[in-house]
Amino acid sequence: MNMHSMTVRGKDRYKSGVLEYKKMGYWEPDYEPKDTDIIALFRVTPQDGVDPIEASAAVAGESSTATWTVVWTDRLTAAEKYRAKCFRVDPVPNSPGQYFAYIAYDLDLFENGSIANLSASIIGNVFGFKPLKALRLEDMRLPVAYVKTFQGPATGIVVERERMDKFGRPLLGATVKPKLGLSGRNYGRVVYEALKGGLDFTKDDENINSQPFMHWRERFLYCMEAVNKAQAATGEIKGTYLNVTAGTMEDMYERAEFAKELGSIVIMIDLVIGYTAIQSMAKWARRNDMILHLHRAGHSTYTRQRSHGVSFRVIAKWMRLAGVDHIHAGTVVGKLEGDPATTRGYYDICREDHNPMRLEHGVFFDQHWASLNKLMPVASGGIHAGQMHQLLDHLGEDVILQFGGGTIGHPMGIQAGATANRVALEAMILARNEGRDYLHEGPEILAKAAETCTPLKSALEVWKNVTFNYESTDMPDYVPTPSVAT
Ligand SMILES: O=C(COP(=O)(O)O)[C@H](O)[C@H](O)COP(=O)(O)O
Ligand SMILES: [Mg+2]
Repeated sequence: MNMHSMTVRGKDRYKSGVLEYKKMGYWEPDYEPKDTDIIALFRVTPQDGVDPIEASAAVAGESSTATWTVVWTDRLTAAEKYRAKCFRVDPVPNSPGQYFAYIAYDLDLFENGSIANLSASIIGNVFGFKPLKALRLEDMRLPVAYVKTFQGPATGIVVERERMDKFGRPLLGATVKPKLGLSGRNYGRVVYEALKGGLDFTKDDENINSQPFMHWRERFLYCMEAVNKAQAATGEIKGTYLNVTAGTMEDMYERAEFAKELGSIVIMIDLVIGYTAIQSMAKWARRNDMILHLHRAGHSTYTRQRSHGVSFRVIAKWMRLAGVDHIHAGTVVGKLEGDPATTRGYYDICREDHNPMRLEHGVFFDQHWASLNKLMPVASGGIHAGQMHQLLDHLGEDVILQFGGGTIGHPMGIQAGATANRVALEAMILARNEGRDYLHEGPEILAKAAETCTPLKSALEVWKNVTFNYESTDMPDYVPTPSVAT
C-alpha cells in the first residue's frame, strides 16, 4: 500500500485520498456484531472534503489497532479479529455534516474490569485526529460478558433504602453552602440544622477537601457530631457525604478510614479523581459497607457540546460498572444544563436492570446490566421546594433531591429550609398515592400544605419566580438497524 500520499498539504490536506483506513479493513458494512462485541456509537463530523465512511473507518482504526500507515507487525497478530469494524454510517437527521458511525470491538481488545483500559481505546487518541472537525461518543453497548467483569454499585438502591429505613419517597439532601470558607464548627452547625429540619442527607461540596479554613479532620469530626445529634433528636437515620477527594490515593484511603471510624455510612468522591481512583474507592466501599457518593465534577467540560466530547449517558454507564452508589445525573428544572428526555435516559441507565433502546431518551442500545445493582441518581443544582411536583414527575421516586441554596438560603433559617422541603415532598407523595394529578395540581397542593407550614409558605413566596428554562434536545427522527438496536 502506498502511503506517500499522506504528505498532501494545504487546502487538500484532508482529502479522503490521504486516508486509507477503509482499505486497511476498518470498514466492514456486512459485519454482523457478535453478542460479545462492545459497540460504540460516535457522532463523526469529518473535515470538509473527507468522505464520512473513510472518516468513520479512521475512528475505528485509531480507537483499536491502527496507526497512520500499514505496519509489518500486523501480520504477526490476528489482525482480522482485533481490528475494530465500522459497520454502519448514517447521516444525523437535521445536522448537516454529521454522521452516526457504529463501530464493533472484539471483547479481547479489553482488560476485564478496567474503565481506564476501555477509555484509553475508545476515547484515547481519536478525538484529536486531524481529519475530523469534531467527534462525540454518544453511547455504548456493553455485552453482558464484559459487564460481569465489574463489581457494580456495592450498596445500590435497594440496600441503601433498607439501611436508611426510608421507603416510598425520594430521599432529601442539601449541599452545605457557601461552597468554601466556613470553619468546622459553623459547618457542622449547618449539617445539624439541615438534618434536624427533615433532610436525610447533607453533602460536602465538590471543592471542599482540606483547606486552611477547615482541615478535613475538623470537618469530619464536626459533621459526625452533627449527624449523631440529629439522629438522636429525630429518631431517623441520617447521613452526611464526607468528601474524601484528595491529591493521592493514600490520602483518600486515610480519610475514608477515618470516616468509617467515626461511624459514617457514606463517603463522597469527585469524578475528577479519575476512573482508576474511582474503581479503587468503590472496592474500598464494598469491603467496608460504605455508600459511595459520586459528584460528577468536571463532566460538563466534555459532555455539554452536542458535536464533540462524550455524552453523560456513557459516563453514567461507566460509573455503574465502576461501582459507585450515587451519581449526580441532572435536575431538568434546576440551574444546570439538561433537558427532560435526555436526562430521563441517564436515569434509566442508573435504575433499570435492562435498558431497552429508547431513542426518545437518547438511549441507542439495548443494555442488559446482568446482576449489577442499581445506582441511585441524584438531582442537584438550583432546585427549591416550589418545584417538588415537577421533580417528582420528571425524576420519579428512586432519586435523591438535593437543595443547597434551596435549604441554606431559606429566609427563616436552615432548619426551616429543610422542613419546607420535607413537607413539600410529603404533600406531593400523599397526593400521588391518592391518585391525584400531582403535576398539574402541584402548585395547589403545595399552597394547601403551606397553610399549616410557615417555612413552606415562606419558601414558596421567596422563590416563586425562580425558574430555569431548558433547551430541548430530544432525539431527531432517526431509525437505526434492528441488528444493533436489540
Ligand atoms: O453544589 C451543588 C448544588 O448547589 P445548589 O443546590 O445550591 O444549587 C452541586 O455541586 C451541583 O448540584 C452539581 O451539579 P450536578 O448535580 O448537575 O452535577
Ligand atoms: Mg457543588
